[in-house]
Amino acid sequence: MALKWGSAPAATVVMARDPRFLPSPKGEPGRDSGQGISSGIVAGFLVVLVLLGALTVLALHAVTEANQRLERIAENHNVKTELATTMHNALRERALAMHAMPIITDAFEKDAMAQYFHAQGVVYMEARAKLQNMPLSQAEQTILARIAALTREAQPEVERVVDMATFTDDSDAIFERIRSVAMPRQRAIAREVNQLIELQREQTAKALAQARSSYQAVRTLLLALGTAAVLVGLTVAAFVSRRVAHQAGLLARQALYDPLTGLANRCLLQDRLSGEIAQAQRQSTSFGVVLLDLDHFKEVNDTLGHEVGDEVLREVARRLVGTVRGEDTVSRLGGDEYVLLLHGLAEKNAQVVALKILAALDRPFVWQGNLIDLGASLGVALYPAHGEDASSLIRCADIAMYAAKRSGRGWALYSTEQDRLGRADLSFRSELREAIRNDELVLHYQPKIDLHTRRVVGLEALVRWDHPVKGFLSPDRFILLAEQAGLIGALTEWVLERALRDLVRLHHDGHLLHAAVNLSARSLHDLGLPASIETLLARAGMAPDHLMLEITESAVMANPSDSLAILTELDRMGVRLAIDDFGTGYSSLAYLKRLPVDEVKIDKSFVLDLATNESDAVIVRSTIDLAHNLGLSVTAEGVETQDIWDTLTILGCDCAQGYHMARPMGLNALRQWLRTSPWAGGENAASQVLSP
Ligand SMILES: Nc1nc2c(ncn2[C@@H]2O[C@@H]3COP(=O)(O)O[C@H]4[C@@H](O)[C@H](n5cnc6c(=O)[nH]c(N)nc65)O[C@@H]4COP(=O)(O)O[C@H]3[C@H]2O)c(=O)[nH]1
Repeated sequence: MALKWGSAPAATVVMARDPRFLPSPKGEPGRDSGQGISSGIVAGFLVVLVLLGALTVLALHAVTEANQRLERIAENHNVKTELATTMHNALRERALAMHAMPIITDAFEKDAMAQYFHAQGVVYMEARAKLQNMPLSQAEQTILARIAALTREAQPEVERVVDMATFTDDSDAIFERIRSVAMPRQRAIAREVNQLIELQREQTAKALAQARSSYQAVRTLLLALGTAAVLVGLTVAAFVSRRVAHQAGLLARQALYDPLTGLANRCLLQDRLSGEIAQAQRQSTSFGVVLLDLDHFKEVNDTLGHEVGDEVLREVARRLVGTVRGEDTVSRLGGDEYVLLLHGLAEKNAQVVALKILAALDRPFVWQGNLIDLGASLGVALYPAHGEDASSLIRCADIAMYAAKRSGRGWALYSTEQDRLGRADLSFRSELREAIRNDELVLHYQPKIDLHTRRVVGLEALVRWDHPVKGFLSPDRFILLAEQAGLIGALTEWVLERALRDLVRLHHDGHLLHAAVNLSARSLHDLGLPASIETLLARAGMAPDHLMLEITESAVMANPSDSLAILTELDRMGVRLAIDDFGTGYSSLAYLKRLPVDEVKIDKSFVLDLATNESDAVIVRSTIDLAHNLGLSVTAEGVETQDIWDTLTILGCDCAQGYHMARPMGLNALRQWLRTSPWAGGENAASQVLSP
């Protein structure tokens, strides 16, 4: 399968439009905006603090000033009013004394009244003098000047009346004088004094009005500043709350969406799954859960790097979103595992949808001009038939997915039979993983004999599993499982490492043989394989031409471009290559010409009946001829009898492997065999090799 970068613009649009698929912002959204928020808050509150500080200072200043002014005004006007009142009272007392004197007959009382009259004059003069010494307004000065003038005018008249009252008894004349001369003058002075008092009252009222208006101004200023502070505070609060809401949105997105693909993550999937279950339960409908896993993603990641791997995951996400309906949910659980919730899916539609999804992922996928070979397997579980809660549905979809992988069909609908097989598979898989780690695997070696010299020239390493319960297991029982479980890389590495170690030992024993190791189809996806083999060879100190790698033609055909690249690199390193099981596949012979192989191994199915089956003989003969024409050597597998040996010799085959010469055996048995077998030039050589 090949995917083209950016080849699904429609899907991209869907993801960008649908908030379910909006990708999260890259990087660390929390830190920068967090700093921005803090500085925004600090700056905002500093402004508010400065405003409030200025407000307080201004208010205090204004209030103090207004108070002082009021105090001054009140003090001045109180004193002036008091002095004017004193003057007014003194005038009144003098007038009363003036009126009393003519009617007092007792000389002593008259004299006392005259003294009282004069004393009130002193009081009046003193009050007037004090007033004149005070800071005076123009109006006050004018009034006081008028009072002084009137006083000067009235004084002699009043004095005369008092003298008349003191020295004569003509009260009528005295009263007449008082009424006509003295009192009008006294009243004129009193009017002026009253005017002075009235002026004080007016000035106090004016000062109060002024104070009131300056209070008003201060209040307006305070109100303006207060409003400004509140506005700044509100702006800061709005800014902060917007940023906090934005931040909360980001956190919610991180919590619910996969940052790489923008798809729903496990958490949101769980939520949607619960929602789907509730809805389907209410409406008595069904829906589907699809678990999808990319088949060769690990190889893409390992060989092309994580950036390419990430791009593949994003492209897969876009395609899935573009394939399913708007009401469906597409999520990524992590790695290359996707889960889709298909709203309202019924069993009869499962196949159509599964094939549609597989078809979407089957479109060409190109990276920098290279085809990337991916495959997907998906399992479908249905609500309520296969499970009524989220975890059962996911588990069933998972089991179905493994069944799909096993069957190679690409998709499977859950069944209880899969469950049983799946469980067994699951434990077998983890046992195999442990077996590789704990050296429970064993290598057997089958000698390869040169048909011309009749001597062993090489060995084929064949792996077995010494299972603690099931006993010795042949590779047919676990190689496919290792491939499906992603363990084939580890297994191949173990076999290569062990085979090279054993070969070093055999070389030390003097047997300069080559060892052949089988590579699985999956290994031909691993572009890093040549480098690992180079490392293993260097570690073992083994020349590359002592290692032969056997690959099947179907493995090569499954991924021609990567296989060719890997084989070319191995050939450049000097490692020998053989096409195994030749004849069983459907590769064109012309294609064989392009591969840098050294040898063809004819499958035993053509060899076992070679001596008796004419058509097998024709196939073997043509294969030998063709291989020789291409400059390749030929090994026949499954040589069980002397007749087959003889026929192969006649047909010009180069090497043979089979039970007739030796069965696969463990290292110790092999060393013994190499010491004793005639095929190895051992002790029994003469008798056995010559015998027909
Ligand atoms: N009937 C008959 N059979 C004969 C005769 N001579 C050899 N054989 C069997 O033929 C198989 C030859 O290996 P293969 O074609 O590479 O086929 C191998 C190979 O494809 C795979 N295999 C074995 N070891 C490994 C390994 O380390 N890695 C990988 N990827 N595959 C392996 O498992 C397959 C089976 O291996 P084995 O069970 O060991 O089976 C071996 C061997 O025991 C004979 O005269 N008659």
